[in-house]
Amino acid sequence: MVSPDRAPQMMASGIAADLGGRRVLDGIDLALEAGGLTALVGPNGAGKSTLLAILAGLLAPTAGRILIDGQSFQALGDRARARRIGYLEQQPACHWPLSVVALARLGRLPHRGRFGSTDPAADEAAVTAALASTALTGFRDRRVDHLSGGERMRAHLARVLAGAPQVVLADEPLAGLDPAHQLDVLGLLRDLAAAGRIVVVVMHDLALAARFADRVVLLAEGRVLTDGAPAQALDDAAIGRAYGVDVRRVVIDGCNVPLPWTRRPG
Ligand SMILES: Nc1ncnc2c1ncn2[C@@H]1O[C@H](COP(=O)(O)OP(=O)(O)OP(=O)(O)O)[C@@H](O)[C@H]1O
Repeated sequence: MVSPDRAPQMMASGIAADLGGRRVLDGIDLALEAGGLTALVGPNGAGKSTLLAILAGLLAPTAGRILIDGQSFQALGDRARARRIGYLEQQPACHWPLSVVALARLGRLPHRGRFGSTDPAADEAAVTAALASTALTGFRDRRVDHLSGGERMRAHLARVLAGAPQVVLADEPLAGLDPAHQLDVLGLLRDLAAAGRIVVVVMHDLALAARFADRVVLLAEGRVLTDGAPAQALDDAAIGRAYGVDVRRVVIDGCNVPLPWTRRPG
């Protein structure tokens, strides 16, 4: 796995977002460091996707600012931002009958010069590596719109990885994946983080968050409720308050895994 030239840093401070006349995020402060996988969890409607889109520079916050390596998105410019930040949207769609390899090649667009590719061999090597790491080498020439939901998700992840971004922001990349591919994708994202990238993954499965994440940010009603190592951020009180459920716990290989067990009354 190729490491970025130097470890990126992202700082979000005082982030607020109003959508549809309602405040859906408020007072979000996050310092994101390379080297560990961050799981962004929280109930439906908590604001996870909104926050991820803001971190990606695709949605302007109502208040607050984001700095990447000390630079604002405006100072960085769209192309440099797209090279640095790979964003996998929730339920990604592909509206053209593209092949898997053609979709993955789109991930190289931010690296192109004004007159096309500046290094076609490097582009193809990055695309080939991205297809291999998402277990899609054998699917290269298949049409994306003919893939299963899980295969399609991996194809979009390959597009993101082909861009070799320093920051990977993935919104529910496990949706529709079978257990084996969930483990593969989380293992891959964790390796990317360990190789010196910032990796933030929106996910709903608290057991997988506890198992794979180095840090968990729990959002509830547009605010950060807890932020820390999985065992602290996902303690019984926090899970109860955020989701209204009680958990049971099992410890497996030293990992304390919360299992949502009963819904709290009311
Ligand atoms: N374009 C929009 N206009 C109005 N309200 C919006 C818009 N986008 C999101 N919202 C609202 O903002 C809140 C946060 O939405 P968001 O998609 O960020 O939540 P989420 O935590 O990702 O939820 P989920 O787990 O269901 O995907 C929700 O109440 C949602 O209805």
